[in-house]
Amino acid sequence: MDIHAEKILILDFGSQYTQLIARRVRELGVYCEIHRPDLPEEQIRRFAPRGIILSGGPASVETEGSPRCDPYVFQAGVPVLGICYGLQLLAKLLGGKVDRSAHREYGPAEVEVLAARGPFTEFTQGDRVKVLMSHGDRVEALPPGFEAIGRSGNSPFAAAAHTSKPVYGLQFHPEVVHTPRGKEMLRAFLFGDCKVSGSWTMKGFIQEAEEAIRQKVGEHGRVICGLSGGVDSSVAALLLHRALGPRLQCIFVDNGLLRQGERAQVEALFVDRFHVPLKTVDARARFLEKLAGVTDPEKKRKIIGREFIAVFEEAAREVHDAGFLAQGTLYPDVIESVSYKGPSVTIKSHHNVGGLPEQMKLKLVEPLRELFKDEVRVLGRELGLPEEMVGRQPFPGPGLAIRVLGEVTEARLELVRRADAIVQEEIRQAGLYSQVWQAFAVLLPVQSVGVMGDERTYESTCVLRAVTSVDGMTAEWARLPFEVLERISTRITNEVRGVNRVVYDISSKPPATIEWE
Ligand SMILES: Nc1ncnc2c1ncn2[C@@H]1O[C@H](COP(=O)(O)OP(=O)(O)OP(=O)(O)O)[C@@H](O)[C@H]1O
Ligand SMILES: O=c1[nH]c(=O)c2[nH+]cn([C@@H]3O[C@H](COP(=O)(O)O)[C@@H](O)[C@H]3O)c2[nH]1
Ligand SMILES: NC(=O)CC[C@H](N)C(=O)O
Ligand SMILES: [Mg+2]
Repeated sequence: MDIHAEKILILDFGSQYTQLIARRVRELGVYCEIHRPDLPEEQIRRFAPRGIILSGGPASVETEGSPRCDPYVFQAGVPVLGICYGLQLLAKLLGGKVDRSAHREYGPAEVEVLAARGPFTEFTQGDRVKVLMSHGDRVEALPPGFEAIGRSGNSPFAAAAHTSKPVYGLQFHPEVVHTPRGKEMLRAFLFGDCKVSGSWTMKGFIQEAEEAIRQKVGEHGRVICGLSGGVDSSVAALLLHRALGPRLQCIFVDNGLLRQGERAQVEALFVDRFHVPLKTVDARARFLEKLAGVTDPEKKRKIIGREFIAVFEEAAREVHDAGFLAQGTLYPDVIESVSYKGPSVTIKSHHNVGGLPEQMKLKLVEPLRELFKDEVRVLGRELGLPEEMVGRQPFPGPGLAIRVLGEVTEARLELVRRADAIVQEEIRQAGLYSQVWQAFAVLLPVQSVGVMGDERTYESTCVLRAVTSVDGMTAEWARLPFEVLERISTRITNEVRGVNRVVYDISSKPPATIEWE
């Protein structure tokens, strides 16, 4: 069966929550994609959606130039659900009235169900439902043929439905957890109106993806894949290996910026256990040489990015006839390029091995480009990737170089590597590993005075950084138990010669970032 047969189209008007809509839909077992708000009729036809969801957005439908959808959305004959801006747009385009009112609502609200149909099918008339509101504009009059099916103190049309067609609008956000029964509303829309079966699963995905990889690569094509031991590239490698066997060549770059035992772990798992063809390139010396004397964070990142590319190019040349490069690109990366987003500034140059394809004239294979991180984890489990790999905390491409502030030398890398190993061990020991987003050590270019065994010391300072986060975009410093902090501090000062002081970073993001560089 073609599991892509039942697709939901999400048009993104720029809401912070658009990705959440997609995740909720996927969680319900339905495949969906996010596209730009003004996707033209022809492309909508080609997509052949079973239903269309219009997201929220920061603009006001009353403002000149605010985003619109193709009118075909309402003529396609498929169910439509407008959320917030989506509802306002629907009202405006179909002949209702929207006002930039004094009725702003931001935060929790209660909606009374007036009619238990459409998204409220699983509710009862008179139910009072907790929802999250976040709007400044308000629908003042519904278009002809529509009626209110829910109201709140502030919005007489908090939920609206056409009287005979499956077209709905919600002023609140069903996709966020602050609308606890929001999933039931989306479920009713998807299964009741769009009549999907909910058969999008990772088992089905594996078969389809294997087939797609083989088609793309052809009968004899060969693929190289940068394997970092992180979740994304590990899962991509296993999937490619299933599809291609020995026609896949993985390349693991030991850049000298890895954590303790990382190289051995990756080799043991992929070579010994999964029998994946893997070539480890020992590039430690050349990375360190290029980094010598460099202290500026952005310079470090750029140097490392360039060196990765150089190493890769050389390795690729050695792989006879490799015509394809595999990357662990995920759906959030893809969305970045299709969404309706304003300009943003560069805080740090995040790098992976992007930029490679053009320069190497390799064609790209990106088997995970439709998946979210949590789906990649499910897929990893399905492919037999052990739990300790599936649940791994993210580790940045530039590695320990951006956790050694100041100059990166072999000696200083070794200090942070040993401190980091202690952090990893103690965080796991305390059962906290999966509760924190990341926990790691940072070495400062700061020395301070201490006393050890009655002797004066003048040694380095180590920072313990631990944060909780949902997606890495914002983060809070983790409230680690004092006993854990104490054990980590004692062990680092005792076991890592050269460190006499450990401090705990209590900054959130923003205003700080997770990494120190
Ligand atoms: N040491 C390395 N050797 C080879 N390729 C690497 C290395 N480090 C990074 N890469 C490549 O860069 C890509 C991006 O790295 P990134 O850290 O974003 O993803 P990941 O390591 O696969 O997963 P995670 O985000 O869970 O760490 C990887 O998918 C991999 O292809
Ligand atoms: O693959 C990566 N390449 C990079 O260059 C990079 N820089 C930061 N990170 C990770 O991204 C998340 C957010 O980090 P910051 O708050 O420090 O920007 C955190 O999870 C960081 O570990 C990187 N990941
Ligand atoms: N969250 C939204 O979609 C908000 C829609 C619109 N910008 C408003 O303020 O009413
Ligand atoms: Mg990584």
